[in-house]
Formats: sequence, C-alpha cells, structure tokens
Amino acid sequence: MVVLSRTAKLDHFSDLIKTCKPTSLFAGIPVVDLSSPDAKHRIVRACEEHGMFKVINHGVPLDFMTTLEAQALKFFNLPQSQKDKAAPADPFGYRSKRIGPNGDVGWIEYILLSTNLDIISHKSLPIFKENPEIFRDAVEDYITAVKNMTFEVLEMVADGLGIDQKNVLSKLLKDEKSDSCFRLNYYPPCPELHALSGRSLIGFGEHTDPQIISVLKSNNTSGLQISLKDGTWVTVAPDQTAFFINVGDCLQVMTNGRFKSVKHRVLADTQSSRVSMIYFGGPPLSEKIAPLPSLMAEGEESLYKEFTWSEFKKSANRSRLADNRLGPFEKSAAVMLSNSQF
Ligand SMILES: C=C1C[C@]23C[C@@]1(O)CC[C@H]2[C@@]12CC[C@H](O)[C@@](C)(C(=O)O1)[C@H]2[C@@H]3C(=O)O
Ligand SMILES: O=C(O)CCC(=O)C(=O)O
Ligand SMILES: [Fe+2]
Repeated sequence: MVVLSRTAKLDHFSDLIKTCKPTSLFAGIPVVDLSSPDAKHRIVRACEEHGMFKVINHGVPLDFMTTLEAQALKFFNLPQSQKDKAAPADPFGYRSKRIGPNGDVGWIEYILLSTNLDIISHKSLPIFKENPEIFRDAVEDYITAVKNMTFEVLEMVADGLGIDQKNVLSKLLKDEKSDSCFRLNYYPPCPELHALSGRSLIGFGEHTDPQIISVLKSNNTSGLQISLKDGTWVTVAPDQTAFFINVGDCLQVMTNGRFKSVKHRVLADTQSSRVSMIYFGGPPLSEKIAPLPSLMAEGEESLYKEFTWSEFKKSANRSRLADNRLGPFEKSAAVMLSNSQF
C-alpha cells in the first residue's frame, strides 16, 4: 500500500519506467585535450570507435557555462503555471514531458531554441519574461562561445581525416542559413523511483541526433548513457567543466558510415536534478547531404540515397525518437550489388 501511494505520481508515466540492466560508469569515453597537437587524430579515432568524446581545455569561459546553468535553473524552478505561460514549444519554446511531435514522452522539461540570434531575440522572447536581458545575454554568450569551439573541432575533424579543405564541415555551421538549434534540458529528481527497486525512469529515450554534430554540457548529475557497438548501454560519468561531443546522422552520411551517430539516452536520478544544454549544429536547409568526395576511395559507392537536410528533417520530424532515421535513406543491398557490377 505504501509503495502504491509513493509511486502514484508515476502512474501516468508507466511507459517511462524501464527495467534496465545495471550499468557502471564507463571509463572508456575518449578525452581530447583541444590544446594538444594530436587532438585531431584522437577526435577522428573517437568518432570512429564511439561516436562520442569529451573535450577539455576547450576555451569556453567557465563563467558562461555556470551563468547559463543558474539562469536555466531559475526558470525551471518557477511555478508550473508561469512556465506554461512562457511559450509553448512549437517547435521552439518551453515544454514538459512531451518530446517532439509524435507521442514521445520523458521525465523532462526543456526549452528548445533556434540558434539564429534574430530568432532568439524576437520569437522566443516570452520565455525570458522574468529577466529578459540577463537570460538572453547568458544564452547568446554561451552559444557564441560554444559555436566557435565547435567550428574548431570540425576543422580538426577535416584535418584529421586528411581533407585539404579544412572548413568543409565548419562552413555549414558558420553559414548564416545554418539550421542549428539549442536545447536546455531539466530532469527533475524522482525520489519515488526508490520504491520501484531496480527499475529506471526514462528522462530522454534512446535516439541518435539528426544533425552534423551535438555539443553537450551538463551539471554534475549522471544519467547520460550511450550504446556501445555491441549494444551494451553504459553510463557516461558527468563532468560539469567539460563538453561531450557526439556524431550526428548527417556526419555519419558525410563520412559514408566511417563515423557512426551514437545512440544515447538519459535516465532520471532519484535524488538530484540534471541540467543539460546542447548545441545541435545543422547545415542550411537546402544543403545536399552526401559523402565528402575527398573521403571516397576509388570506386567506392555512397551507402545512402541523395537527400537535402530539409528532406531529412521532414522525414525525421515524422519519426519516433528511437527510430533509425537514416533507414529510409539507406541504399538496399540489391542496389549496391547491382551498381558494383558496372
Ligand atoms: C521525436 C522527435 C524529437 C526530435 C524530432 C523527432 O521527431 C525525432 C528527432 C528528435 C531530436 C533528437 C535530437 C534533438 O534533441 C532534437 C531537437 C532534434 O533535432 O532531433 C529532437 C527533436 C525534438 O525534440 O523536436
Ligand atoms: O540531456 C541530455 O543529457 C541529453 C539530451 C539529448 O540527447 C538531446 O536533447 O538530444
Ligand atoms: Fe540527443
């Protein structure tokens, strides 16, 4: 009986309660010191092996990171009625529990923003009602610094892959039409989980990120997990001063599958809230997403049909979180075989 009342709050969210095998903290996430001369090679190896790496000595001022986190917490700690009035996500704005347009849910609240600064300043302004300038300045400072670090990382990726044109990837994010976005996630603690012995509550269900690259910073609460090549889920040890960078679906295509977009998810914590902020670097809508010619060996075929980011995004927006979004764009084995005979 006691157990029933303690878990009553979770009754509506039974879909979110999963029996997950216990996972230990994973010590294998590659750590890349961006100031080190071999950073580019370590990044390429990490993208091939895990689709994710952690960066230190990244040059983003710690003050930008802590200020934005404090502002985000201030917002998420407002009464629910005030947050609901802030700006319903469509797709940009504040939302609780529902993720995306197709029925996915999670133990989460979030703010989704476009990184186009004009849109931040105008369209999303109602979100910053309490203290518009302070919140908006914190978002702008943070995004500007994180973008610059991301450009540098993408230039190292190109260099590490032996591509002469070092800006081949970064120019897509630098483009004023770049379709990138930014997400502030808040996972409330869930003490009721104690009563569900051994089971976990899904904060953000398993998925890959559709863009080129994602850059994540969190507070010191664990919860982020990645799926290794053999399908085992492992927990990423949090590090609030570092960034976790992961390969998105577009970068998988642009490297013709040499890099894999990493499957990841977030589990809620019983005691502490998790705050995360993620910059999703995407190309302009009209950009054709295809393997970079300089990476293709002689006679090598693209594993994917041709598509633009706009076409992929439309298809992604019809998918559920856990779907393989690249599936509809993969060439079938029969097509690959018949092409290879010519
Ligand atoms: C279920 C969905 C939410 C999502 C759009 C989608 O239809 C499939 C991809 C999801 C995702 C995952 C990474 C990012 O958090 C996100 C903003 C993105 O670009 O793709 C979300 C989308 C979302 O929350 O709208
Ligand atoms: O909140 C996190 O740590 C990860 C969230 C995530 O994967 C996403 O927003 O796409
Ligand atoms: Fe993600």
